[in-house]
Amino acid sequence: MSRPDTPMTTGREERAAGRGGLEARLLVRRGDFALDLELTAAPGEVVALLGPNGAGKSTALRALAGLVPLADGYIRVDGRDLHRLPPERRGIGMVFQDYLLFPHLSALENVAFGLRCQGVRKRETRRIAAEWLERVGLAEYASARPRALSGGQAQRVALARALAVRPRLLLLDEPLSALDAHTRLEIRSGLRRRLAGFDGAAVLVTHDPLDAMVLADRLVVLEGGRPVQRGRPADVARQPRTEYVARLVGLNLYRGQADGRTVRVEGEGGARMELDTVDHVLGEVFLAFEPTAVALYRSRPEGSPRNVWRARVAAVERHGDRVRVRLQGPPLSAAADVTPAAVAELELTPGARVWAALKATETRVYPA
Ligand SMILES: Nc1ncnc2c1ncn2[C@@H]1O[C@H](COP(=O)(O)OP(=O)(O)OP(=O)(O)O)[C@@H](O)[C@H]1O
Repeated sequence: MSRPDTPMTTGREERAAGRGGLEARLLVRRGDFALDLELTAAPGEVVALLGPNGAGKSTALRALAGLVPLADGYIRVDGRDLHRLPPERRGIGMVFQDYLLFPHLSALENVAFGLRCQGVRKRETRRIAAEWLERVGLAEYASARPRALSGGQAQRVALARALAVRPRLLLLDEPLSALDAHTRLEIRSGLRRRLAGFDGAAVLVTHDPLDAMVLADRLVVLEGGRPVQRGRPADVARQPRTEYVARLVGLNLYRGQADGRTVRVEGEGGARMELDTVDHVLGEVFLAFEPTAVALYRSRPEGSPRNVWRARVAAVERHGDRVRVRLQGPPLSAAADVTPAAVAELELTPGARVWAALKATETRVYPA
């Protein structure tokens, strides 16, 4: 599948152009890997870099922070060129995956540390640090050492430390990945609230789509060092443009040629299949549908107008309170979500042959 990069600009992004916030073009080489990314974030905007392992997300963040050099490009924050400055002079706040708190310093001293580095007087640093701890709801933990803090508390100390220096750019590298699933839910919404109160630009790196959807105003999906899709989270989720994004948001995705209400999609092993749709589109398109839109049968379903094809069951996996059945083509591979009762009734085990049906009204078609 080709990987078009289709920018969908938001008003905020346009306002960012030349007028504050982050404007960057990052060209970085690391061995055989090359990153080539244009990135903007308006003041007050949270942009998430999302992508599979090795896509270059951390490299991009490290380049912004000045921890890896640019082969070419620029980094501007509020119109100020940063790319030739050493990390400590960039005025950037960073929250790392494992928070990197100093174990021998109290929560308060950890938050005060960055301010001290900026030359703020000791007494003043303690006052500001205490204020920040209060803001993240940890006033009573001021004298606690990091090892006495829970993962969520440590994350809030790290965030307070990053924000206390009043950065104009905040970088967050997988800020929730050190937390267990339950804590994560709670901390995620807390982080969202705190980010909403930050008036600088923020760039967040994650490979968790939920973090990206909840925390970011805009997504940039990276694959192989290049942006493959940009847009508001809801738009990216509704209209994925690569297999990776489609899988993340749990959609079946195909590329095809539309001819009015029919799309001829490229299926398995060069197989082609015509699917009826309701959107009137012509030319190169993407066609997507939800796994819940696929109905499975033992014998060919009769009656209502639908798309019907025969497929082999490749895998059967638990998926929340439903069961996800992976269908293998030719002609078409797809994921279908069915009830546990249907799995038993249809004897859906790997290798079984079934009929799949999809209503035209359940498909989404959009230009490629
Ligand atoms: N210190 C290094 N020296 C050389 N190559 C590196 C170095 N660090 C990372 N790379 C390479 O750069 C590429 C991008 O890695 P990066 O860590 O930026 O990806 P990522 O999207 O953050 O992935 P992950 O989600 O696994 O952290 C990879 O191919 C990796 O092998």
